[in-house]
Amino acid sequence: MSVTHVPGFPRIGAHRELKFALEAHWRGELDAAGLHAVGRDLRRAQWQAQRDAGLDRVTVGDFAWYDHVLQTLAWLGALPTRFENRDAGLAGLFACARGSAAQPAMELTKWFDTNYHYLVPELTPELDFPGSAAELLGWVGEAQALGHAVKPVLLGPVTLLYLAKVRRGAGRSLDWLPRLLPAYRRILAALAAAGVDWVQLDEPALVLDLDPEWHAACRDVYAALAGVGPRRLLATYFGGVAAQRELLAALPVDGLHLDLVRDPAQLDAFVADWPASRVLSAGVIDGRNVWRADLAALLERLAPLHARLGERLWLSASCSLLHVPVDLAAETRLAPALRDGLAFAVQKLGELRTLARGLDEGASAVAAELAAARAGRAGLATLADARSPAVARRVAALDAAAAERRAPYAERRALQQAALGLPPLPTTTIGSFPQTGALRAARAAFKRHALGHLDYLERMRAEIREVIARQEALGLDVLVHGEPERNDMVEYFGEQLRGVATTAAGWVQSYGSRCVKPPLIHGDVQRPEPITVGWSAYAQSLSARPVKGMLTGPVTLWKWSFCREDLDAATVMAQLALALRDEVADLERAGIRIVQIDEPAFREGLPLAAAARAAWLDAAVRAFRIAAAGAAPTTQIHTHMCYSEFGDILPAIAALDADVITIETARSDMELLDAFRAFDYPNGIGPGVYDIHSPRVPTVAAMRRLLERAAAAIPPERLWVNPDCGLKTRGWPEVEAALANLVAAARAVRQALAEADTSGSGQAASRLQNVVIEV
Ligand SMILES: Nc1nc2c(c(=O)[nH]1)N[C@@H](CNc1ccc(C(=O)N[C@@H](CCC(=O)N[C@@H](CCC(=O)N[C@@H](CCC(=O)O)C(=O)O)C(=O)O)C(=O)O)cc1)CN2
Ligand code: MET
Ligand SMILES: [Zn+2]
Repeated sequence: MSVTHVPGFPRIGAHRELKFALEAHWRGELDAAGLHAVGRDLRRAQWQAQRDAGLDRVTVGDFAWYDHVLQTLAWLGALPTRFENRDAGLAGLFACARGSAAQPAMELTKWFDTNYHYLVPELTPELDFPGSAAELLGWVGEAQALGHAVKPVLLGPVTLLYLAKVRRGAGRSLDWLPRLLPAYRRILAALAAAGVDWVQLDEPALVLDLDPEWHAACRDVYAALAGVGPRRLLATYFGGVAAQRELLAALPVDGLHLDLVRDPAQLDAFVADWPASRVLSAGVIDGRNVWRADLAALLERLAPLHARLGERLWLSASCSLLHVPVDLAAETRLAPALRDGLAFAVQKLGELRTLARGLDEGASAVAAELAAARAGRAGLATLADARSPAVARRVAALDAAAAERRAPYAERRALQQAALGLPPLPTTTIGSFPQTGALRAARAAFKRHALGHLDYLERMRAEIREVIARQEALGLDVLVHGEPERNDMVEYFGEQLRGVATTAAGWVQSYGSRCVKPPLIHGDVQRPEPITVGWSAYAQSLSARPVKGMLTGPVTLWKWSFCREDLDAATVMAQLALALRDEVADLERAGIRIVQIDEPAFREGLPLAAAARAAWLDAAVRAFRIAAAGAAPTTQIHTHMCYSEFGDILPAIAALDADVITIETARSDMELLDAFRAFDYPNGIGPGVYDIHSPRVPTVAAMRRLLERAAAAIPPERLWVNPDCGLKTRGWPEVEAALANLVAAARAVRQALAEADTSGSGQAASRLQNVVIEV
């Protein structure tokens, strides 16, 4: 009998129950007891789904109130010490996640190469780890009381420290290891005492190209955890660990989980001399994508392994199912041939069960399921738009010139300057303005046909009028239409492109209570008609100032969607790029002089495996350039990237050749700019001076200080002034106050700059520093 399990299951709920409960709790409308009750019901439902599907073990500990890294810290007693009420249960947890009156929130950043964000552990000198995971033990008890065979999961100590940042004082995060290990030992012992026989320890960091000190730490950690607690399944995912075979083989663990979707070939490195005492958990069902698995092919691959390992072969998803939507049952409006080709989390549980039965009872016992899986997959190719010869021809015809602007940056800059007549340090925003409840309600009413098309159009136009008027009153130089019509920057484009489908309820957690519905790229991508031109042209008709057209770039559309697997990423990105290139041309024809092509997922798209990076970067840069390069030299192309950790890919960012890039820098005190300066980044830059992740209104002085730092790193004639990112999650009062301050800060620095210039000597940039510091 093969044991079936999953590394983790979505916790947000099939109907986003956790989201709504959390937000009600934060608004003061649901008390802690009410929230606890919702959590309990969600855990029960997710265990029941695993049990109903026939899995042998249910996973416990993958539930989290906000984030699983934060949850682990709470269990260890290691929430950041700067939060006074960090021990105060849910209140302390949410203070860390969302900020308190006294403290800004913990840093949020991307979980490996996913669109999920975790909270970054903070290591300070006084931090210790007194916790004993009482909450986790409580959940284990809940599951046991329901009669489930449990397998708790904990984020492992190596990955926890690898993701952590040392915040005050010196040292490396590994210095905290001696304090951390006793806590893990305590928790493991308590789990064993509670009757738990297996625990999963997640160590996804092991798939990265780690320095030897981390491998040494891994040896120390697992040696220290040996002999305490339940049997240990070490889980790796998001890549292969064949390069770490020696290390892993020597670790005193009882089982290893491998991601055989990302790296099927790594299996060979492990099976040859797999110790007779150990379990091998084969992650064969894709936890990162939504297509039905080819179960017959998997069975064939697994059969010899099963023959060899018997019940030591466990069957699993490649990684936690956190990254896919919960249940296909809600998708009643998808084309049948598409729906039949899909498997969301619940369906993936069923796939595991089928595999296990196929191995235990023989393929003929599951012949119907295997045939249905094959037919479902084959049906995807029969969908309209699966293949468009016209698109294929157009992609094949792309030559080097298609990715090249008609003039080099220096020439473009002069032409754009003449055409746009912007002041130095122009002010702008990143695109979205607050997505109010009223806007969402209007969209919801439109979708259920309670609001007619023209009424919806007029509602959005009224919002655009309002947004333009407010920006003019604030004195911003380059305006935006505010994106009121977008449910999401990716889903909105997905709704309008052929070859791409969107779901009714395919929600995936992004961070905390926030979710996204990633589109499904199932066919060749085509743009049947202009997507944004109507909104942008309307906005431009209301103002003499330039209004930026606003597009989501090809790399981000690809990365934040679920993508077909029968075409390589480079081709899919090129198809998306061509659709956007046509949109840029239509925007130009409609009188739009600046077009922003957002690429916030550019850094995240970079493969975790170093060996795959260069080819991916080539394809990604090329796609962006194809989207942008049709623009006339007078048209100013902007791009925007948040998530500031891209110092290592600056050559690729420069190669995008955007006229202006806006980046997230406010929270890191402009640190990233040093990398841009060191690299001699050649084009325009707008380093964010307003941290939009916080409801706080930054002062004029604070933003001036950031601008002065920026002006010291970037020649002022290439410097822009803007927030870190879009404003859709903020409220109007704080946005107006913050933008008023932003404009005032820009004007003050401009003036200082002008004075420095007229005073004659020296280069503006270095003069600026001396002057502005005292004004
Ligand atoms: N795809 C994507 N990934 C991204 C980002 C992004 O913007 N898009 N940004 C970063 C993450 N930031 C994010 C910021 C905000 C939200 C967010 O606010 N999500 C909303 C959903 C957005 C959405 O689709 N809104 C729909 C409304 C969907 C909805 O809830 N409808 C209600 C009814 C409408 C109502 O009355 O509220 C329902 O179905 O019950 C709309 O505006 O049309 C949420 O969780 O609440 C998500 C990610 C990184 N990854
Ligand atoms: C996550 S990047 C967001 C860019 C988009 N234009 C916005 O302002 O919302
Ligand atoms: Zn952004």
